Amino acid sequence: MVVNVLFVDSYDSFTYNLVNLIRAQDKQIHVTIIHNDTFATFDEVRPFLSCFDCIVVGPGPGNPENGCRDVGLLHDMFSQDLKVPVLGICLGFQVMCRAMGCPVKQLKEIKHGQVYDITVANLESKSQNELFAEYPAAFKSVRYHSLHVAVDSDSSEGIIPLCYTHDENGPVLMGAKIAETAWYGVQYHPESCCSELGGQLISNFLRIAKEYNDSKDRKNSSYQLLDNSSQKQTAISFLDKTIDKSSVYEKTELKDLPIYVEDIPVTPNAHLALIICNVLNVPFFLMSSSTIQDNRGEYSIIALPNERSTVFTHYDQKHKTLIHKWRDSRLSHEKYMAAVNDSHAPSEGLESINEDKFDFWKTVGNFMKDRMVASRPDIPFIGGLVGVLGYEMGQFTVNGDKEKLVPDAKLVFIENSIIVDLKKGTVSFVSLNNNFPESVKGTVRSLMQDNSDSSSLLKSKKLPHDVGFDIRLPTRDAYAKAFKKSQNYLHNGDSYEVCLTTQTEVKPSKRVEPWRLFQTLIQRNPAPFSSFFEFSDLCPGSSHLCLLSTSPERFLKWDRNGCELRPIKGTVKKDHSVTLESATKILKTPKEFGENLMILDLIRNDLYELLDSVTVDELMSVEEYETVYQLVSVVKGHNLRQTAYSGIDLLRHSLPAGSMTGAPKKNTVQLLQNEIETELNSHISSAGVRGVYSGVTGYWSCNDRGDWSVNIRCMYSYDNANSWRLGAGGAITVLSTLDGEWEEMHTKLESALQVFQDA
Ligand SMILES: C=C(O[C@@H]1C=C(C(=O)O)C=C[C@H]1O)C(=O)O
Ligand SMILES: NC(=O)CC[C@H](N)C(=O)O
Repeated sequence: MVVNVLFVDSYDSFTYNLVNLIRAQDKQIHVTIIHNDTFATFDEVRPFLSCFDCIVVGPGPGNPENGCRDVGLLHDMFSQDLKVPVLGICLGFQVMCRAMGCPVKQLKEIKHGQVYDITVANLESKSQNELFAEYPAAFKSVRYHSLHVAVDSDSSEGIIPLCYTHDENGPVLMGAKIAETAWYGVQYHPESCCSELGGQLISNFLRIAKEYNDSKDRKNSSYQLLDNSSQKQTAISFLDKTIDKSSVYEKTELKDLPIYVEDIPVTPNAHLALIICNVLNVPFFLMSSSTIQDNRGEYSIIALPNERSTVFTHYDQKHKTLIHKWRDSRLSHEKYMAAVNDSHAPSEGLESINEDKFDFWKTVGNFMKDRMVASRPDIPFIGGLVGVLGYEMGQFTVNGDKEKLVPDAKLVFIENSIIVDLKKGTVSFVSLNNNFPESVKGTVRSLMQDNSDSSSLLKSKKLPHDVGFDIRLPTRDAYAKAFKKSQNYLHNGDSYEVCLTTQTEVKPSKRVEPWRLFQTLIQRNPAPFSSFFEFSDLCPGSSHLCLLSTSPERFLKWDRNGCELRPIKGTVKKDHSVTLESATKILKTPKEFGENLMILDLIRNDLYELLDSVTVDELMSVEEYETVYQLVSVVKGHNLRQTAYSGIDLLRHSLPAGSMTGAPKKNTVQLLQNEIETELNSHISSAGVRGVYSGVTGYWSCNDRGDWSVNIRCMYSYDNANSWRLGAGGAITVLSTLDGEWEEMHTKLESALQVFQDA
C-alpha cells in the first residue's frame, strides 16, 4: 500500500534533500509537494488531508512570529482538530511550537551550517520518545537556524522536549512532541549531508504515523484516511501538478550519425589554444583551460561560427527572443534594434518571439531536439550551442533595468570546432556536417609543424602604455551598509548565507581589442575555465555582448548518464606568507566549513529536485589558484537516463548558481536584488542587475554533453568594448567580519582588475 506524504515547502533550499530522504525509506512512498503559498489559507488544504498518511513541514526563511507574511498557510495549520501526523523540520518545528503558545526568539549565537552533538532526552518511558527509537544517547547533526523555540515552564505546556544541544546559548531545544497529538518536530536538519541518522528519524516518524492512522483518533476524525480510490488519485495528482516539473524537451531514441574528427598529435602546452586562435583568420569563441589540473580544464574548445550558425539572443526586459544567422548580410544594427524594441518590426532573416525566459529554454530545446545524436560520446564537444547566460536568466531574478537594454542570454549553434586535449596531447578538427574549413586546417597544421617558439605569438602581459583607465569602484561605506543589512537578514532568520556582490566599471581612454585584453588577462590569472566570447554576430568588430573570463569554478558538467558540480566557497588570499598548509588551516574553520556546507546542501537540493541519486564525492578540498586558495566540494548526480530530464534541465533548474546567491536561494536572491545590491552598486548605471557576472558560460553539445563555468573573475562589455564591467563578491554569514569580507571581495576583484591597474 502506497504511503502518501504531503510536504509543505517554505521555499527552502534543502527541501528536496528531505523529500529524497523520505522517499529513500520505502519504494512505496509518494511525496506530494506544495508551497506555503500554493493556497491562501490552510483551510483550502484541509479537504485534501484525508488523502495523506502524514504531513512534513519543511524548513525555510522567515520567523513564525511574523505570521502569514513569513510562513503563509502554515500560520493557521496547527489547530487542535488536525488529527493527522505531522513532522516539522526547523521552521516547520518553530511554527508548530509557536502555535502551542511557545515564543520563537533569536539565538544569541546563531548557527548556520554547523555540526552539533544532539543529546536525546531521557524520558520516563521509552514510548514517550518513539521518534528517537534505536538512537544512541547522542548523535551529530547540522544546524541552520537564527531562531529557536524558547521553552520555559510558563509557555511550554504541552511541548514534550525530546532532544537538546548545548552551546554558548546554553541548552537549545532540538526536538519535541506535542502532547495528545501525533505532531513531532526537530530544530536540526536531518537531511544535511553532514548529519547522522537522518533516515532513521524519518522511518521512526513514518512508523509512528502508521500506528496513529490505525488508531481511533484518526479514524473517528474528519480526516479519516481514504482507501486508494480514483477520487484520491485525482486529488493527489491535482496537487502534484501545482509545481511545474516539465522538461525542456522530450527525449527520444537517438541516431548514430557520422561525425568528422581528425586528430593531430601535439606537445601539450597550456597556451596552445591561445596560440592557435592568434593565427586563425576566421571568427572564433574560446573556452579554454590555461591550467592543466585533474578533473577540470583538460580541454580547450575553439568554436568556429559561420554563416550557417543560428544565433539565439534573449532579452528578459522585453520578454523577447531574437533568432538569426551569424552575420546575415540582410541584417543591420538598426534593423536588429528595431525588432528588439518593437514587436511589429519584422525584418528579413530575423525571427522575433515574444516569450519569457522560461520559454526561451523550450525554444532552444526544440531547436536542439532534432540535432541530438548518439555519436561519439567520448568527445566533450562535437558541435552544438555555445554561449553565455546572465544571472538574470536564473529563477527568482528579474532584469528590471530601465536605463539600458542588455542581452541576458546569447547562444550560437556551432558546426565546426577545434578541440585541444591537454591530457592526451592532441588537437582535433571536429565537424558535425563534414564541412570543416580546409584553410583553417592548413593554418593550424603549419603552426604545429613550425618548430620555432610559438609563444612569441602571445600578446604581452601588459596593456599598451598609451591607454588610460577610468575605474569606478564600490565605496567602502556603501559596502559596510550592505554588509550590515545582510547581517540583519541573517540574524532575523530570513537567510542563512548571502552572496554579496559589487560591480566595478572601467572606461578605457581608447578602445582595446577584446582579444588583446583577454590574452593579458589569461596570462596574469590562469584558470581552468577561461572563456573568450565576443558576440560580433551582426557584423565584424562590433558586439552587444563580450565576455572575457578566467573562472576557477565549474558550475555544471553533464553527459547522458549524470552530472558533476564543483561549488567553491571559502577563499584565502595568496601571498608569500600563506602556504597551502596554512591556507588549509584557515579554510577548515567553522566559518568556511559552514559557508561551503550550506552551498553543498543547496546544490544537492537542486539536483534532487530532478534526480533520485546524488552523491558528495569530495567534501571540502583545498585547491590552489594564481591569486587565491579555495575550498571546493564535488557533487555528482546519477541515473539521468532513467528520468524524463536531460542535462539542460539540470542547468535550467539550478540557475542562478547557488554559490553566487547564498541560501535559501529564492529569498536571498530577492533580498539581494530588491533590498541590498541596488543601493550598494549605485555608483554605476544599471545597479541591481548583475548581468553576465554570476551567470554561466559553456556549451551544450549535440552528443548531450555540457560543461558550464560560473562567470566570476571576469570582465564583460555591452557596448563593443568601450566600457567594461567587473563583478566581485563573497558569501556573508553570521561569522563574517566586515574587514574580512571587504578584503576578500577586493582579492577576487583584483584577479581581473589587475589588468587595468598595472597596465
Ligand atoms: C562571488 C565570487 O566568488 C564566489 C564566492 C566564493 C566565496 O564566497 O568564497 C568563492 C567562489 C565563488 O563561488 C567572485 O569571485 O566574485
Ligand atoms: N532552516 C530553517 O528552517 C530556519 C528557520 C528560521 N528561519 C530560522 O532561521 O531559525
